[in-house]
Amino acid sequence: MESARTVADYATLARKRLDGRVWDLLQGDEATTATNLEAFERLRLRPSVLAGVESPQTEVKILGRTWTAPVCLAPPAVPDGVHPEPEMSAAAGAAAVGTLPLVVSSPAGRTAEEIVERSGGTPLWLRLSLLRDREAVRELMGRAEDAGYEALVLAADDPALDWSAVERLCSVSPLPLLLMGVMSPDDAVLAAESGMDGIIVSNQVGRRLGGVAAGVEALPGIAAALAGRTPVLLDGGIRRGRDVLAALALGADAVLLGRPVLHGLAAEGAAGVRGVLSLLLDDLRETMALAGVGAVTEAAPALVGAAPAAVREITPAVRGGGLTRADLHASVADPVLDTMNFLNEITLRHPDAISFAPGRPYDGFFDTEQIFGYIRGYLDHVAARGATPAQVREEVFQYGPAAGRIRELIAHSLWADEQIEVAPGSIVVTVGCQEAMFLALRALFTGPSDVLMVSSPCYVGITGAARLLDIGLTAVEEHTDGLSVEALEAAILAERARGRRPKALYVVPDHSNPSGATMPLRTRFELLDLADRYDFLILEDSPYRLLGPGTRVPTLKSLDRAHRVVMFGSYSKTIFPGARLGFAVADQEVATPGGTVLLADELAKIKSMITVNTSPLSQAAVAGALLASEGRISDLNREAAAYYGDATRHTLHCLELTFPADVRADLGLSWSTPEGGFFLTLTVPFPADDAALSRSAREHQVIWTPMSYFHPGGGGTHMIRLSTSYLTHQEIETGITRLAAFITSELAPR
Ligand SMILES: Cc1cc2nc3c(=O)[nH]c(=O)nc-3n(C[C@H](O)[C@H](O)[C@H](O)COP(=O)(O)O)c2cc1C
Repeated sequence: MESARTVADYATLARKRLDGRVWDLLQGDEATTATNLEAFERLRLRPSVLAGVESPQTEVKILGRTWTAPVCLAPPAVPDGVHPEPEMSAAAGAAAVGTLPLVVSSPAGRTAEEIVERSGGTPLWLRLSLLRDREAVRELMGRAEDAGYEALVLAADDPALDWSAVERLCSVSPLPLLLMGVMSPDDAVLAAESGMDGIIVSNQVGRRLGGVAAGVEALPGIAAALAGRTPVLLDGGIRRGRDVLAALALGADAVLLGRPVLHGLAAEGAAGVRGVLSLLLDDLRETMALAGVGAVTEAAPALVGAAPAAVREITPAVRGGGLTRADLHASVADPVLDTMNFLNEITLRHPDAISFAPGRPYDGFFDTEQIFGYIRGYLDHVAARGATPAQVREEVFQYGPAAGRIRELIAHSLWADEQIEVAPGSIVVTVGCQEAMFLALRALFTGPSDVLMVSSPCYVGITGAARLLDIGLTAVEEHTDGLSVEALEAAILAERARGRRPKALYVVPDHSNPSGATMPLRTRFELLDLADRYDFLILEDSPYRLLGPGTRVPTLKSLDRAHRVVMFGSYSKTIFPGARLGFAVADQEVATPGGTVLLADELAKIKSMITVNTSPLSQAAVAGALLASEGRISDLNREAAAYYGDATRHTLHCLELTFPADVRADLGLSWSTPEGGFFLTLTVPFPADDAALSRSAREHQVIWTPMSYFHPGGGGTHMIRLSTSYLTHQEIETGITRLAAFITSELAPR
């Protein structure tokens, strides 16, 4: 038998031994693992010299129990074909090395009691899911205690449940409870406040979000926020002694080991697990001795240095400051801010792939000369209204009012296109619709009890903006025809019962991104009525509205008699995205000590401290386009809307030809048939996660967006979003052929 000299050698042995498909299952989600490994790779130790450390101490005491080393075996659900009795063999392997706990996952075919009987004295913890059935969980807890488990690990993998459920469990748990899957300092503090006895920092639990941070990146902030209140364990990416030591230095009390244990099991059963653990502990001791760390409890943050990537990329003139992620606002480590990066990376890595990912307008209708024509048209209009040459010049060369220069034209266009009657003074011109969202959220949300309701799936721009501002979200599931008012009402009542105040609802009523759904007229009336009854504002965002065919359902704003709707507008899809021009309509009255003002006035004040004013040059270009179409953007977009409709129909046609009804029924495949907009969604019979996307790009040269990115409360795991807007027929045909090959290969046994 080949012998392993490092932990990594066991991976090689396991790979040789296992069937390819089992190996793939065992490796699990490649993207998050790569993130963890890369994060450790970037860390550098700064050893102390001449520290006189001969035999470093690895013992730690956690939850009252002394462990031989700060290492615990993680609870992977072991794929069939790896080992017939994985828990027993892992426990035996661990026992041969010392006292190292094993977290037992809910195994198939073995009871929790059987595992204890045959665990050889290894301390066992039991992993639970946050099930809705409270009685079942309580019963399992009782059985775990009776059987001799020493602690329970609750995996934060059921996004539908909340902190009140956690609190209830803590109050009834007979054993110490640890929450696994924590990735933010706020959640760690909430967990401790809910009564958790320990935290496991991990990006490995539950659904895989694209661009998720590494556990070790989240660790320092979490450890600082908890300040020793509960033990903190780190999970994910531990492969070497120096990884363990770095994790301890950054605030962990111990680490969990997942895949290496599986590799040991697959390679040599219990002996393999023993081998993996002994090699890791030897390596830890050697690293400690070389780094001058006498005991694991002495590992301090100063031991870990800066990331080499940063050192390589940043010139000496700007290096320094010693910042870590923990010094920055927690949102920068939030996966939602990274979703676009992951897609961009994939796109750059596979330049020949056909991408159904970006929501880009079709380039074919743009003409460089248009820009000059638009600006000229606007300046002529200003001159025709009596401006002197100096005033005309000022229109584009100088700063302008915070609320914008072209509000009258926008107000006119809203009337011409949508019969929305608003005064120019209730409009704020913004840098894209994104700034309008940010201004409204900043103005309306005053404290931690205010919550923003969003539909799920939901556009990531709003969830990202809410995250930047520390605004809590409540996600309400969408149905085929959009948001359900009943579900929304239930969510409002639930939030109120928790002492929180639903302050506003963000909604994309027409050809929604990403679902493509359009809200029927009746629902719009019901929604306005609900907003009145429960006293919340509706944030209406409709960037795709004028790109749909046929008659349009009236906007919420045009039906808004009680000033419940703040409307966001965007010219990105209808005029051109390079202008970065959007606006907010906020005609709500705000009582102030000096008299009544409009919400728009307050938004403009906030804007003056963010972007000062929207580029006058961009405003001039968009104004020129509005003037050229006499305010009717729908006219301006007639050709584009037809093009997008045609692209959607062609995509549906290609899907239909490739997967006729009987074939797709057999496969468990289905898709939406949107009436307009840029997007359609496909439901597939396999997890459409980052790993699947990587395979699709690498092996089939086709890119799409995992729908899970758009589900703030979890979900969409088996759905993909296809954007068809900017592709030619030929590209759509090739793209769908490639997509079909990808789907077929995902379904084929490996
Ligand atoms: C094949 C496989 C299945 C897993 N299944 C689960 C699971 O069902 N529940 C869970 O909490 N963690 C699961 N995990 C995650 C592990 O518990 C652990 O968090 C992860 O393996 C640690 O990262 P590492 O492998 O880089 O050490 C699984 C991991 C793998 C590799």
